[in-house]
This record gives sequence, structure tokens and C-alpha cells, in this order.
Amino acid sequence: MKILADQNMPLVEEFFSSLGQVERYDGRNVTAEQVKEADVLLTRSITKVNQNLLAQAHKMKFVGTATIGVDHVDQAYLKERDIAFSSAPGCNAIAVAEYVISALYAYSQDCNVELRGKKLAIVGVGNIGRCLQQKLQHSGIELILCDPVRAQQGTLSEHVDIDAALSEADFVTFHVPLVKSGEHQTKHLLNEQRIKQLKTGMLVINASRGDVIDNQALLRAKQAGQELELILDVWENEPTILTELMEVCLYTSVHIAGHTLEGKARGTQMLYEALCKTLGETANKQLDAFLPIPVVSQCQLNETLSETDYGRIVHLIYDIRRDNGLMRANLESQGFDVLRKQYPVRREFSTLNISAPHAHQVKLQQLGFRIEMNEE
Ligand SMILES: NC(=O)C1=CN([C@@H]2O[C@H](COP(=O)(O)OP(=O)(O)OC[C@H]3O[C@@H](n4cnc5c(N)ncnc54)[C@H](O)[C@@H]3O)[C@@H](O)[C@H]2O)C=CC1
Ligand SMILES: O=C(O)C(=O)[C@H](O)COP(=O)(O)O
Repeated sequence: MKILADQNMPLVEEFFSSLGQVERYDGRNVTAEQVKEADVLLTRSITKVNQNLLAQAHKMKFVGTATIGVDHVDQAYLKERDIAFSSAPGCNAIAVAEYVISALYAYSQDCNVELRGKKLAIVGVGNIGRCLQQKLQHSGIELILCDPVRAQQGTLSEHVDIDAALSEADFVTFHVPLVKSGEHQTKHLLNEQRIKQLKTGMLVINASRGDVIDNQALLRAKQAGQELELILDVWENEPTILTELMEVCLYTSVHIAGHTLEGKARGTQMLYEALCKTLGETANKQLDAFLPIPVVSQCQLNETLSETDYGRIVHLIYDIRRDNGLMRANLESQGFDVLRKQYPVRREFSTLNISAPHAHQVKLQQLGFRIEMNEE
């Protein structure tokens, strides 16, 4: 069996080599000719999986994307061809939530804004939105939840309409799928009109899909002097992004919010399990066996912690400003995709064991750190 896998997917050989012969491809430039003989295609978000790519791939029996987003896959076409399909829901939800938390603490430090008492609107309360909600539960930040789809399904009683949420909040973060039409369209959910109505000084974070915000309108607003702080991980027209927009952001990154080692590896593992199921094989490989020991894994805290200290602990594991610096310094010379490919290893908060005074244990644990439950 020939298994074609994106070159940016970790641990493919470890998980899949017992099932077939693994070959790698360049996800942005893969051709129909390259996939012609494959039985299995493992992709990430940058490959358009559609009839153009697969028309000649007559042996194809399984397509998997090691991502949460599925807007790059023509699922109707796969169904028509009777090709099994699997994505990796929730695989990097923790990573994206931690990206947002790192962003908030960095913003707090750099812009001298206390987070406690402020209001954060979470637009899209699915795997990522819920994870963020949980992690921030004891942060002192008031959360406003906006998810009309879940409200209609009756699974989110606290839903606040987007315009009301935007007018109440001090910060907004988007975690919706890209939906191009229909009642719950998310393409340009933050459009020119809504941008104009944003509060002075509002912090806008987007780590969902670039098209969720009208990038040109956002740039025009900033150029016209509207006071907004922008933290953007995703962009319209990746990899050819609007670089002028990058210049006016507080922090920017190259669509890496979900790129913790654990998040990416979990995606691979989920596809391995799905393929095993399709083939009727037993999935007996475990992710933990393949993850390296983290560089920093232990920390002892003895004193009362301020909000700044919480920020320092978060940034010990992941500081969004590292990624901001990498993008600004290297985008022009290296390009968006190369920066994504060379993304430095990033681990999740749970790789840090903290010994802390009792008063701080719950909040640290809620953020995602491991707590050593010592008596005081
Ligand atoms: N920047 C990055 O590296 C990453 C980006 N993503 C993006 O984040 C998106 C969300 O991920 P998950 O939370 O795991 O997906 P999910 O499917 O679990 O949750 C999405 C939520 O958005 C809600 N929603 C749909 N339309 C909406 C609207 N018009 N307004 C408000 N809410 C709406 C849905 O009801 C759902 O609860 C993915 O579809 C993907 O595009 C995901 C992982 C990494
Ligand atoms: O999971 C998603 O959806 C994402 O956006 C990925 O985390 C990032 O995309 P790729 O690394 O698959 O291009």
C-alpha cells in the first residue's frame, strides 16, 4: 500500500510504516501525477483535495487531514468516489487556546493593560473556544460566548449575538470554521461595517482562518487611524499575504497557532487510528512513546503570584513574541511556507510540572499546567 504524506506531518513513519510504504510530498505544490498511484493521502491544510488532484488516483481508498479545519477538502467529491475521509477534530485545540493565552499575557505586559476585570468575546465555542473558556475560568477575565449554531442546537444557553458581544467586549478572539455562504457564513464575519463599530482600543485576535476577517477593510481602518490592537495568525490568501497589514499588527505569525508538537502529532495519531479502522486493523501505537522529553519540565514557585508572574510562567513555555519576531524578520527573505516548515519546537503547558503554593494551584492547573500537589 502506498501512503503519501505531507512533508510537514510529524511521526508519519513511526505510526504508518507498518501499514504500507510511506512517501512524502510538498503540500503546497503536489500534483495529480504524484498522487496517481497512492492508496492513502495524508494532508495538512495547505493542499486543496478535490477532483483536480484525485481524478487519476483510481486506487485511493483513504484521505486524511491532520487538521481541525476541513475547508480545503471537497468532501462531497470524496463521498462520490467512495473514498473514506477523516479529519482530526480537536487535535490542536489546546495549542490554539494556549496561543491566545500567550497573546493576552504578552499584550498585557507590552501595552500595560490589566487583564483581570476585562471582557473577552470568544466567537465560535467549539473545541478550541471551549478549551479557551476552560483554561481562562479562573483568570479574572469575563468571558462572553458567541456561537449562534450551538445556540440554535440548544447547547449554549449563554450565547450572545456577535454585534452585542463586540460592543461589550474589550478583546475578541475568533474560533469559527470558514463557511463561505448560508445562514452562519463566517467569511468576512468581521466585515468593514463591524470593524468601524469596534470600540476604541479593542484587541482583535484571529487564529481561525484568514478569510473570517476582511483583511483589506482592517488595513484601511488602521491606516485611517482607528485605534485597534491586532494579533493575527491567519491571513487571507496565504501564503501571499497583505504585508502592509502585518506592519500594523501588534503580533503576527505564520498560521502556527495550532503547531505545538503535541497538537501536530495528535493529528497524525488520529489519522493512524482512522486508517486502521478503515482497514480493519488494530491501532496499537501510542503517541506518548514518540514524544521527546521537554527542555523545561519543572518549576518551583514559592511566593504570591501577580498577573505579571502568571504571564512569565506562560511565556516560559510559549511566548507569542518569539513567533512575531521570526515572522517580521524573515518573511521577506524566506517566505510564509518556509517559516511554517521551519517552525521551532513548541510544547504544550502540560509539559511543565509546577510546585506552587496552594492558593495558586487551581488557577495554574486550569491554565493547563501540571501541578505537584504538595502540602504547604
Ligand atoms: N490557526 C491555526 O493554527 C488553527 C486554526 N483552526 C481553525 O479554527 C477553527 C475552529 O476550530 P474548532 O474549535 O476545533 O472547531 P469546532 O468545529 O469544534 O468549533 C467551531 C465552532 O464555531 C461555531 N460557529 C460556526 N459558525 C459560527 C458563526 N457564524 N458564529 C459563531 N460561531 C460559529 C460552531 O458552531 C462550532 O461550535 C477550525 O475550523 C480551523 O479553521 C484550527 C486549528 C488550528
Ligand atoms: O488544524 C487546522 O485547521 C490548522 O489550521 C492547522 O493547525 C494548521 O494547518 P497546517 O499545518 O495543516 O497547514
